[in-house]
Amino acid sequence: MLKTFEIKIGPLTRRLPIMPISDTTAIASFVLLGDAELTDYAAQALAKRVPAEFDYFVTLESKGIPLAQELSRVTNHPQFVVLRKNVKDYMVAPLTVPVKAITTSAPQQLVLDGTDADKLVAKRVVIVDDVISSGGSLAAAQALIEKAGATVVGQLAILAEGDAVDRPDIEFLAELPLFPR
Ligand SMILES: O=P(O)(O)OC[C@H]1O[C@H](OP(=O)(O)OP(=O)(O)O)[C@H](O)[C@@H]1O
Repeated sequence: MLKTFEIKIGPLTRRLPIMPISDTTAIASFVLLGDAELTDYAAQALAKRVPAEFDYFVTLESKGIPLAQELSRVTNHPQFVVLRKNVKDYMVAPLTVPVKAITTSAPQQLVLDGTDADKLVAKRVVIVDDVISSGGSLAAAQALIEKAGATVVGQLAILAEGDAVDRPDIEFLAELPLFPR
């Protein structure tokens, strides 16, 4: 039978399947997509921790997208920016950086459409994602945002996983351990 880990996020409880990701390590798989109740709760809770002044939320494809949308709505920010994992033909002069996340062994890239990069010039940005673990995704997002000429003024996630729980530079709602395999 699949092992699971129960996590409490405010008043909500979720049972996460524990999945191996390497010879030595397993993670509790947290998939925000489709969980409207948790997305709504997390956006309300994180909205209380955003800096007083900023211009845009920036999130990463894919699981951060519903959270950034709801956070933008509750904080009255009509637009946000999504960093993608692939270059699309409709993009204009996309900026790319390599990215390595704990969930994905294959090399990936993070992409900022040049149209969105133009919006970010000299703006204050809050990065939002569902989980921060190794910090690889966050570092790649920071690099793209700085390439665009914006300043990161806040970093939010629902969960901090593993060593990320000790990071003083992120705001999060709950901690997620890593597991031995
Ligand atoms: O701190 P890190 O080790 O970089 O891990 C965190 C990242 O991993 C997950 O995304 P994933 O790469 O699984 O992509 P997905 O949202 O498209 O499924 C999560 O949504 C974060 O973006």
